[in-house]
Amino acid sequence: MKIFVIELYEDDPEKSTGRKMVRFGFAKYTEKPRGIVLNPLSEEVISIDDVEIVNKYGLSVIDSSWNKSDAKFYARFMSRFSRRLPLLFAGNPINYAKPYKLSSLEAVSASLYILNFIDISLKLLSLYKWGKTFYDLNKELLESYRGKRKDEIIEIEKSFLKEEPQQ
Ligand SMILES: C[S@@+](CC[C@H](N)C(=O)[O-])C[C@H]1O[C@@H](n2cnc3c(N)ncnc32)[C@H](O)[C@@H]1O
Repeated sequence: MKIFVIELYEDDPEKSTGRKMVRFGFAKYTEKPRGIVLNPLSEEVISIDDVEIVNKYGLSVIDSSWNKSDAKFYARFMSRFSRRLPLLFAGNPINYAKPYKLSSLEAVSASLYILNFIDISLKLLSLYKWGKTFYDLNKELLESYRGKRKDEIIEIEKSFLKEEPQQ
């Protein structure tokens, strides 16, 4: 599995989950985006339809600081390979329970789960104590997205959003 981290060196290096994935040998740094690129502002959702691209070219995450990542920033990374994640809640203490605002490691782990690479998805989560919190919060969602095609994921997300009280 080729996982790539586009490191922007904006956050405390001790706290960067992207760097930790590299330190533990799960990912490599890349200067340029490779394969499917996780971009929260993409209109297209990640799904099993992307598994061939990920197998062949990999999955990239943009390890920037949320404070500095506005629409203009993400526009720089927009391409036909950009994908957003469907509704999921952060389990990390910084953005705990916030929808869509995941750490780099949570975003990669969730993508791998949706693409049906469960083992590596859970191994990544085990790098942090809050990995289990992320899994417990999202188990039902992740399981319902797993292996599904884009249109199905959109429908599932819509039905979960209807249940969610609006903030
Ligand atoms: C903004 S960075 C923050 C990283 C944080 N400082 C850390 O140490 O994990 C998180 C990255 O994960 C990916 N990501 C997070 N939530 C996402 C979502 N809802 N859809 C797509 N990608 C997402 C994006 O690549 C995003 O740039």
